[in-house]
Amino acid sequence: MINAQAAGVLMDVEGTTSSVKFVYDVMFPFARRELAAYLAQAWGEPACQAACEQIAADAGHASLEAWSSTADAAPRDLVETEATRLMDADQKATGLKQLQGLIWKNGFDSGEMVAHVYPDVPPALDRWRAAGADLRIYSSGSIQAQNLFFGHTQQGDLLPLLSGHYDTTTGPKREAASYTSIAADWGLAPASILFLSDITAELDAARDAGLQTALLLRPDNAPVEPGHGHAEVSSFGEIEVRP
Ligand SMILES: CSCCC(=O)C(=O)COP(=O)(O)O
Ligand SMILES: [Mg+2]
Repeated sequence: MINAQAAGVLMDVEGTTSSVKFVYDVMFPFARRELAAYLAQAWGEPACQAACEQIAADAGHASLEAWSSTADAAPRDLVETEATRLMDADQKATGLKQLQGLIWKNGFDSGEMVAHVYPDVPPALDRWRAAGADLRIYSSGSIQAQNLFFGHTQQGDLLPLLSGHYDTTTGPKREAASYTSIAADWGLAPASILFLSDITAELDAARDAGLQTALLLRPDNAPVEPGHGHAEVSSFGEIEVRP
């Protein structure tokens, strides 16, 4: 049991609020299946273009057009090939995550995808909010994807319980500076934020920035090396928060 004195709770998604299996067995295959059709249908739309430019930037190119001239290949083909390569390598790159978020919109809007959230999560969020804590998400999934995800869960729309979202546009999840930036944006002292994640490297970075931390041991999570020094829980039901 953890009794945390925290004004804010910052939560990872995959492996923390939600099952790794849902992300890997449902969301990622959906994005892979719909990639080519989405690019064909949405090419030229500002959100699609912005994600594609970010994919070009992540790959070290000044722009998609510059990449296309150097590679002597059509921009859409380059994006499709690079996004597929990043998905194969399970890279949580910002541009790929933005593109996946756009592709997932149809899946959540149509009801084909309904996000998994562990049953202990909604009551804990209610409890922590009732105690006066502010609750936010920090995921590699884009902010747009987070809004789709928590707006369409098996337990209904959980967005009213959340007051903010951060993604890798704030910085990588394994760098302390990202948590410093989040605390500054939030207007809270780092020590008054409790960060929950399934990845010890993320928790290490948050601890280096001065946040409180706890490791989630969910059934589908990868095994964790001992000696990390973070508090461990298997459910949000084991966490009490008071500001
Ligand atoms: C939040 S929706 C999609 C999840 C996702 O794409 C992902 O990479 C999850 O990463 P996390 O940082 O939440 O472990
Ligand atoms: Mg995670």
